[in-house]
Amino acid sequence: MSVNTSNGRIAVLGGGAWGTALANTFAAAGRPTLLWARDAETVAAINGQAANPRYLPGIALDPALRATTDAAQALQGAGAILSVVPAQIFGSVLQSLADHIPAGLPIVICAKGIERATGLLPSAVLQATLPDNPPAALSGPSFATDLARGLPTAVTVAARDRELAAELAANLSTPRLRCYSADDLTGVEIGGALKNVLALAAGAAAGAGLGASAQAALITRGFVELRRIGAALGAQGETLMGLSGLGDLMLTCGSGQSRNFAYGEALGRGEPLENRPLAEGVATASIAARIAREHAIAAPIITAVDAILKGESTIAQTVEALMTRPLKHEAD
Ligand SMILES: NC(=O)C1=CN([C@@H]2O[C@H](COP(=O)(O)OP(=O)(O)OC[C@H]3O[C@@H](n4cnc5c(N)ncnc54)[C@H](OP(=O)(O)O)[C@@H]3O)[C@@H](O)[C@H]2O)C=CC1
Ligand SMILES: O=C(CO)COP(=O)(O)O
Repeated sequence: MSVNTSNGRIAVLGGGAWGTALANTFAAAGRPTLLWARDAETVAAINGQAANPRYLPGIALDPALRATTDAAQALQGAGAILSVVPAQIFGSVLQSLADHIPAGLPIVICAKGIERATGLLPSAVLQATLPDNPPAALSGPSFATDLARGLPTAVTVAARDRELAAELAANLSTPRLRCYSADDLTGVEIGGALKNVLALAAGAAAGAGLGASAQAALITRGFVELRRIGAALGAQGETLMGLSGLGDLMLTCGSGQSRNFAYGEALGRGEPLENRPLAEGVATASIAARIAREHAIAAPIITAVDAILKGESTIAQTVEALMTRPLKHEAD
């Protein structure tokens, strides 16, 4: 599989925080880049003011970055495609753009989630929709605001074909975005999806004032659950110890800059949860809990996050239940 992102234009699908930050880093590095967003105001602001005030307020973008509402224009002649729309609508966006996507070109999925309705990872959604476009994923500890400000960031770019992964990683790396390559696509996707659920748990603990010790315990034991689910779905343990696993867990479970952590914090404080920024972990929690149940995997923290989000349990009840579970050997 050959791609020509070093020569061809990069098409970035999605004009939110992460799509804009990624497109901006490519444009700033001198790569021809065209961002597709459905929102005309976003496109006008990027082209006219080098800004995306809705999703990256106060951040100056590179004047070389171009955006369009015309998907055909963005995709025609593209050498690389990055999809940066949320996981739950990735399939429907793909379907709507299918006629414009060049056959055979890999699609680098940047969403972090599992499709709630089907339990499919985004790569499987892509394969079901456009079987001729090989899936790849870009994931790791990377706040959009950090990258958009030009701060150094490292991620993993995964594809099942090792050479394709290396080629994509080389072509998407910039002086500000260091891309490692990996062939464990499943592991990279699962790491990114499940850390969001654990960031909700860590945020809820912080919001409820449970203390730093409880937060560290939740993250550590939650990571055990992430690795169990990963193993059941075919992820390699080493991948989950990497950037798109432990690395992203450290970032999002320890910072209010994370929208998932902030959502959990609001939940823990009993604040209203309507009209908040995207928190992918909310949708992923329920499907992750279901996957754990179906595979008979012990995942009490992920299951508890799902139950709290559904209003089936309170944080106080959850703490009581987790603390009084039968004692066990830590490594079992
Ligand atoms: N923000 C971050 O720091 C990072 C985010 N990610 C992941 O990237 C993915 C996207 O996140 P992010 O950019 O932050 O999310 P945002 O909420 O900032 O933006 C979402 C974007 O998706 C667009 N969108 C939503 N529905 C549709 C649709 N049906 N058709 C076309 N476009 C649509 C929105 O358009 P509109 O404005 O018109 O609604 C918006 O441009 C998520 O999976 C997230 O986990 C990964 C790493 C870092
Ligand atoms: O995935 C992210 C950082 O790696 C962004 O996390 P949030 O979606 O929780 O803000």
